[in-house]
Amino acid sequence: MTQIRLHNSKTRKEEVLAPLTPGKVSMYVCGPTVYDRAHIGNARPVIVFDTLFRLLRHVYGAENVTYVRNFTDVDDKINAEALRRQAAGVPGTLEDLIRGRTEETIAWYHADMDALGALRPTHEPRATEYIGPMIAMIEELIARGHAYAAEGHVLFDVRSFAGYGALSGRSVDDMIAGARVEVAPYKRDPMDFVLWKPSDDSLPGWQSPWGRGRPGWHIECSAMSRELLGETFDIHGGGIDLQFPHHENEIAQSCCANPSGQFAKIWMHNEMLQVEGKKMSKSLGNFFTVRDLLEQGWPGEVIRFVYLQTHYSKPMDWTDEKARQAEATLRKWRGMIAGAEPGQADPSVVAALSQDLNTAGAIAELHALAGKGDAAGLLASARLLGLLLPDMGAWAEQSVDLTAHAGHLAALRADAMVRKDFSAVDAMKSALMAAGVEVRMSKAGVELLPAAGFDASKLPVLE
Ligand SMILES: Nc1ncnc2c1ncn2[C@@H]1O[C@H](COP(=O)(O)OP(=O)(O)OP(=O)(O)O)[C@@H](O)[C@H]1O
Ligand SMILES: [Zn+2]
Repeated sequence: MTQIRLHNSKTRKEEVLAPLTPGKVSMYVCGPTVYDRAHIGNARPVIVFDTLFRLLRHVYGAENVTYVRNFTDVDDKINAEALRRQAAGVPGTLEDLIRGRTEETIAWYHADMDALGALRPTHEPRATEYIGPMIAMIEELIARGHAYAAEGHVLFDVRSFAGYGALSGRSVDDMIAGARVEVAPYKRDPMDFVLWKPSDDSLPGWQSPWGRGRPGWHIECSAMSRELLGETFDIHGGGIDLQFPHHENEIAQSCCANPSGQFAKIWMHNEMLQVEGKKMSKSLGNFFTVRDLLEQGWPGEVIRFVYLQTHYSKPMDWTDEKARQAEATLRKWRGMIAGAEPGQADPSVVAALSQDLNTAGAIAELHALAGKGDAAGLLASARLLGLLLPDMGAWAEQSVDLTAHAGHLAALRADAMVRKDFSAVDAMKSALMAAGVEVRMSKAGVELLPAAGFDASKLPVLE
């Protein structure tokens, strides 16, 4: 069987994936808090772990891989959004508004991630459906002396877990110095974090041994992963921004509640999608959404290709230039594979992906297969990366023979130079650009390239 090597951010070493249950792999990835459209940074873990999911299914068989990605549908950001809408006069109870907003956001998320060629995970648990297991886990933590109740809250006692900080490689004291920890009268130590908090009547809440309240964010992942994957599972993923405190807290909760389990064996963190050197994030306001890109006319598989060109452990940025090149490559490949049946995924592509998900290396191998004219190999191998999928090629099927238009524009230009009147050239250029054509005019000639949003039906009609 193909050996898969992954960089484990917990041990800081590359390790051979050796599944807990031979022949079966389990993976948990922290999913979105559903209060707004996903921005293109949020799409990065989706594409990275979808590609790993595809590789695992290829190596172990689709039925032997369990991939869980949660929806955080109880969160103060969601409550704030619902309260804002209520204040703006949107009718309905707060509960209706919250439910409506999370349902709507989950539907958007599915549509946007489907458009990027991401498979739906095996399970997509919603936090609100696992409140019982969360309460049970909190009770276990209290019983084992790792948590305490105070003023309607339950807090995790960070000093009770010696392993705290191991994932991010920091000591508790360094963390206190560096982090914005919330000091509160009910905390024994400023680092202690919330497992449960009280809800007043205006907020969603569930009955619990500590009164009506709602869970903290971190306990959600610990409880849902245990319910669906057990006390120990193979891979845990998420963005590097979650490493501290979220993942550190997940480890503390899970290891203390399940002393005989190991929680996640391999931790994988994707680096950030950046804008001018800063993390794209909602709080910084420097974001645009996946839907924005799709509406600008970038096909989902072009977006996916751009992401896969950068290794998941490196920061990346989005540029239109990268997208244009990706589009040209995919258009060429789509032309090449027309009518071909997929053969076998090429061993060189499987090997690249098996080496810590080297997607850039895998793409280089795809270029090599295209160079050799191996359409069947290219098709099967590209599909392993979620590219050239059968239902994602409609954008490339439009006729792109622009020779007649290029010839016409060249003739108009020749005429304009004689007459010293370029208005007809400019009008033609504008019409082409409105159809999504990139116009390049130089002394050497006229070059027309289909670009983002290309729509053959909008091309100007030639007399
Ligand atoms: N700029 C980014 N690049 C890559 N991954 C990101 C980026 N921003 C968030 N993520 C990842 O997206 C996933 C969903 O995160 P979450 O829903 O918590 O985001 P958010 O808090 O709404 O976004 P933000 O961080 O912009 O406030 C997480 O795995 C997180 O690590
Ligand atoms: Zn999580």
